[in-house]
Amino acid sequence: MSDIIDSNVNPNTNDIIDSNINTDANYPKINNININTNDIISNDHIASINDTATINYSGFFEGPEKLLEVWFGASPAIAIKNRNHDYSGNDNRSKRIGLRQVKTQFWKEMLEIVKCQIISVISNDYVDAYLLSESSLFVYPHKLILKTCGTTKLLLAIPQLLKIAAEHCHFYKVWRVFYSRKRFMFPKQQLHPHKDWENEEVTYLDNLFDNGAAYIVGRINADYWNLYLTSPQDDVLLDHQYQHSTPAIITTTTTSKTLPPHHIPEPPIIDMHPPTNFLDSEEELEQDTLSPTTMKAITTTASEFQDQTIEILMTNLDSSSVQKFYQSNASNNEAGTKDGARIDKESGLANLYPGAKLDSFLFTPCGYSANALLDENYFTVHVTPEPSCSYASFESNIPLSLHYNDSSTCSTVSDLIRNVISIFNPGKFSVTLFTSTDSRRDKRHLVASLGDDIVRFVRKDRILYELDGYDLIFAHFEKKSRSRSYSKSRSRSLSYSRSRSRSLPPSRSRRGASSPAPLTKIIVEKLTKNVTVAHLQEIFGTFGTITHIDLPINKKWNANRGIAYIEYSTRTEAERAVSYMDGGQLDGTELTCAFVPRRPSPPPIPARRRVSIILIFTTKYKQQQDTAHHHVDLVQAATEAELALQFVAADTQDLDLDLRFVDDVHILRVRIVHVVDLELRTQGVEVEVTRSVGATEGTSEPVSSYKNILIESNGKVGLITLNRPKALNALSSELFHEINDALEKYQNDPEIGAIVITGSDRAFAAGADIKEMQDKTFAEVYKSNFLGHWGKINEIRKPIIAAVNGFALGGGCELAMSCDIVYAGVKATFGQPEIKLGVIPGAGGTQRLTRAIGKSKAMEIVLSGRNFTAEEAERWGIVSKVLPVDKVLEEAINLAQQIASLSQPVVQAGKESVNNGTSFELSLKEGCHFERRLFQGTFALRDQKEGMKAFIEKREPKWTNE
Ligand SMILES: C/C=C/C(=O)SCCNC(=O)CCNC(=O)[C@H](O)C(C)(C)COP(=O)(O)OP(=O)(O)OC[C@H]1O[C@@H](n2cnc3c(N)ncnc32)[C@H](O)[C@@H]1OP(=O)(O)O
Repeated sequence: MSDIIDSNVNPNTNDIIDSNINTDANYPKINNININTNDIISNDHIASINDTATINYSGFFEGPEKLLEVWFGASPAIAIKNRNHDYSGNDNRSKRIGLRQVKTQFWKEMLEIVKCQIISVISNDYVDAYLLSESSLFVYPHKLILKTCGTTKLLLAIPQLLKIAAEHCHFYKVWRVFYSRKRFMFPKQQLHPHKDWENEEVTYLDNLFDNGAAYIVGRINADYWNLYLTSPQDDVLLDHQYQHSTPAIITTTTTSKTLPPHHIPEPPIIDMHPPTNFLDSEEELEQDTLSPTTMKAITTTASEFQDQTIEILMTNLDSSSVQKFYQSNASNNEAGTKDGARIDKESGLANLYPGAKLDSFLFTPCGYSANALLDENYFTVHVTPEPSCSYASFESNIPLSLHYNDSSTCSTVSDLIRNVISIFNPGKFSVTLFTSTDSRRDKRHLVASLGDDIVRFVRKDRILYELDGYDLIFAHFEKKSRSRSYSKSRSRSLSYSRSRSRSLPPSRSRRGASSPAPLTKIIVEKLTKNVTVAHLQEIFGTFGTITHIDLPINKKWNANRGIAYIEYSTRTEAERAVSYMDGGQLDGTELTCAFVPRRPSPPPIPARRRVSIILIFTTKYKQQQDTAHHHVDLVQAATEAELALQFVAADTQDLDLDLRFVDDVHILRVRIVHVVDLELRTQGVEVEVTRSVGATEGTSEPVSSYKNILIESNGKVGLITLNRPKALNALSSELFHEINDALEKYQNDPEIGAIVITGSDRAFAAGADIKEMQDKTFAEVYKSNFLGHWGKINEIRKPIIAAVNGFALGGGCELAMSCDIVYAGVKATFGQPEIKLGVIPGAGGTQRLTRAIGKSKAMEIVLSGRNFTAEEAERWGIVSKVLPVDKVLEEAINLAQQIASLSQPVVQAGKESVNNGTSFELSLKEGCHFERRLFQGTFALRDQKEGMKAFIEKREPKWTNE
C-alpha cells in the first residue's frame, strides 16, 4: 500500500495543489481542535486526539456549508464490479468495497487541503460517516459527500479525491458531481476558490469537469442557493471496466475532462506513517465479509436509481432555543462527544429518527455537529448559535413522502420541516429538496410537498427546477410577525407598532413605494452598551466597504440600548447589510436595521388611534450655528428621537406609535398610547414632552382631512377605521360621507385591490346617529332622501371586508352586511334594535337579513330587536369566521391582501356574480346565465391567458389587471 502511493509521490505536489491557496493568516475560525480521548463514546469512534476541544472564534462564523457530492457510479454496484481489481494493499480494508476501502489516513490528508480535521467516525454496512471540525464527510462505496463550513476550501479536495479514487478503487471517471451552497453570510472572508460563485467556484469546477451547469436559485437580493451539477456520464461503468488494466497512477483521464496543467492533481507528499494516536481504532471499521444488506445495496443497478436529499438551512435562530448549543459554565469538561450526546437528547435531535445511530460533538465555547446513520441513509446537523451569525443546517437523504398529505409510510416533507424548525426556532429558513426524477410522480404533489402549512411562517418563494435526472424544489420561509401582521407589505403603510420588533417605520421601509429613495447609510437599532465601533466595523464590514460609522448614542436611552449609523460606499452593500442583519442579533440583542430615510418632506401620516403625547423639539445649542447645519441636525435629532421612542415603547406596554413632522422639522408629533417617564435627549437637542394625555381613546386628532374615520393603505389593501369612539362609532351623516369618500378613493386607486372596514374593539358601529335623527321630520328625511348616500357602498366594485368587534347594531349591522365578507371577534354583538326606537331598519337590514338567514329568523331579529352573537351570526352565514378579538383585523387584512394579489377585473366579476345571486332579483336560471356570461367575459382578459398559462407552466401568475 505504502509503496503504491510512494511510487507516485511528487515532491512538489503541495506547491501545485496549494498554488492558489491563501495563507493561514486568513483562516479565522478554528485554530486548533483537539479531542479528549475520554470523549470516545462508542467503539466506532476513532478520534483520539489529546486535550479538550478549543476553538478560537473571531466573533462571527460562516455557518452555511459548501456541499460536494462526487459520484463514481449510480449505485454501489460500480464498486463491486471493480472489487477484484489488483488492489495491492496488505490490510484487511480490501474486504470493503469502493471508496470505503480507502484508509482514513488518506481522507485525513485530503481534508488537510480543505483545512479541516476529522473528529470521529461511525460506520455501518453501507457508509462511513466522519464528523469533521467543520461539518461532515460521508463515504459510500460509490460516492463521497463532503460538507464543510467556515472558510474551508472544499473544492480544492477534488483533485486529491480523484487521485484517491483512481489509485485505490480504479475509479477513473466520475459519474456525476454536485456542488451547492447557500449564499454566504460573510462572503468577503472566503478564500480561493470560494471568493466568488461565478468567477471562482464555477470556473474551478468547469476546469475540472465537462457538462457542468451552474445555477443561482432564489432571490438574488435575499437568501438564495447556488448549485453546480454535471450531467450523468452513463458510460462510466463501461469506462471503469475498460480501464481495468490502467496502472494505479493518476492521469488526466481521472476526470471527464482533460485538466489544464496547473490543475493536474499530482499527489501531495504523504507521510505514510499514521499518527500514533489517530488510527488506533482503524481495524474496527473492518468487516470480515460483505453482509446481506451490503450485498443488497451493491446490487442495486443504475436503472433502479433513486436519490433524494433535503436540506433545511436556518438563520436568525431564536437565542433561547439555541442556548443548549453552548458549553455550560457549570462544567469544565463540557465539550466533545459526551456532551454532544447529551444535547442530542435535550434538543430533540435524537428523536427525529429514533432508530438512527448518532455521533455528535459540542464545540468550545459553542457550536454543535452531528452525523446520524439509518441503514444506507444519513442525516447531519450543524449549529452555529452565536447571535451575530446564527445558523443551523439539517441535511438528510432518508426518504420522505413527496405527497403533501400522505400519512402512510414515511414522514412528509412538511412533517420533517416542522420537527426540525421546532428545535431551532429560526426567523428564516430555506429548503432544498433534490430528488431523482421519477416519470410516474405527479409534479404538483412534489411542488405542494413544500407547502404553506408551516405554522407561523410565510412561504416567500417556491421554485421547481427540472434538471438532468433530478427535480429540485427550492422554497424560502420567513416567520410571520407576531403582532398585527400589517407588516407583510408595508409599502403604503403609514403607522407602525412598537411591539413588532422586526418591522420598520414606513418612512424607512426598504420597499416603500412612497418612501424616499434609500441612501447608502443604514441605521442599526437596539444595540447593547457593549457594542463598540470596532465591533460594528467587524460585523458590518463583511457586507461591503464602510465609508463612515457613527455610534452617537451608545448612552442610556433606555436599558442600555442605542443606535448606530453605518454608511457604505454603495447602495447594494447597504442593502445587503440590511437584508442580512435586520431581525438578526448582536450580543443577544435583537437588531433592527433600516436605511436612513431622506426626509426633506416626510410622508403624510394619518392619525390612526390615540394621541397621548406631543413632543416638541427645542434646540439648545451652546453656539450659534448656521441654518443649513441646524436643519441637518434637527433632522438627525428627530430620527434619533423617533428611534428612542421605540425603546421607550418597548419598555412600556403594547403600543402603537405614529410619527410625523409638523411645522417643517421643528415639531415632532407623536401618537402613542402610554408612556412613562419620558425623558429623551439627543446630541445637542433636547426633547421635551409638552403634553401628556395618557392612554385614553377619543383624543385623536386626525391628521388627514377626515374627522370621523382613519384611513391607511397597507400594500394593496385600503383600511378604513371608524373613529368616533365617544359615540361608539355611531354613523352620523358626516361619518358616512367620509366613508363614501374613502371608498371612492380606494375604488379609483389602481394600487388598491381590496378594502377593509373596521371599528374599535368596543364598537364596530352602534348604528345610525340617534342624536342626529331624533328631531328630524318626515318631510325633511323624505325630501333629502335621508340615508340615500348609505347606498354608495353597494356601488363599490372592489371587494370589501368588514372586521367587526364589539357592537354592530342597527346601521352598524347593516354596514357589516353591506360588505362582501364579514370576520367577527368572539365578543361581537349584532342586532337590528331599531324597533325599540320606534323605527325599522332603513339601510337594507330587513332585506339582507332575510336573504341571509331566512324569513323566520329575520322576523325574530327585526321584530323583537334582540341582539345576536358572533357565533350565531357565523352559524347563520352572516359572518364567515369568528376569531379572537385581537386577531380579527389582522386576519381580515391577511385575507384582503390575498384577494388583492389576484387579478382585479376577475375578482370584480366574481363579486358581481355572487351579488346577483344574493339579490334574488334574478331566477336561478337567469343568475346562472348571468354568471356564464361573466365567465365567458373573462376570456377577453389578458389575466385569463396568464392565469392558465402559469398553471400549466407551474409558476405563479403575473397579473396585469387587464
Ligand atoms: C338606519 C339605521 C338606523 C339605526 O341604526 S338606529 C340606531 C340603532 N342602534 C341602537 O339603537 C343602539 C344604541 N346604543 C345602545 O343601545 C348603547 O349605546 C349600547 C348598547 C350600544 C352600548 O351601551 P353602553 O355601553 O351603556 O354605552 P352608552 O353609554 O349607551 O353609549 C356611549 C355613548 O355612545 C353614544 N351612542 C351609542 N349609540 C349611539 C347611537 N346609535 N347614536 C348616537 N349616540 C350613540 C351614547 O349616547 C353615549 O354617549 P354619551 O356618553 O354622550 O351619552
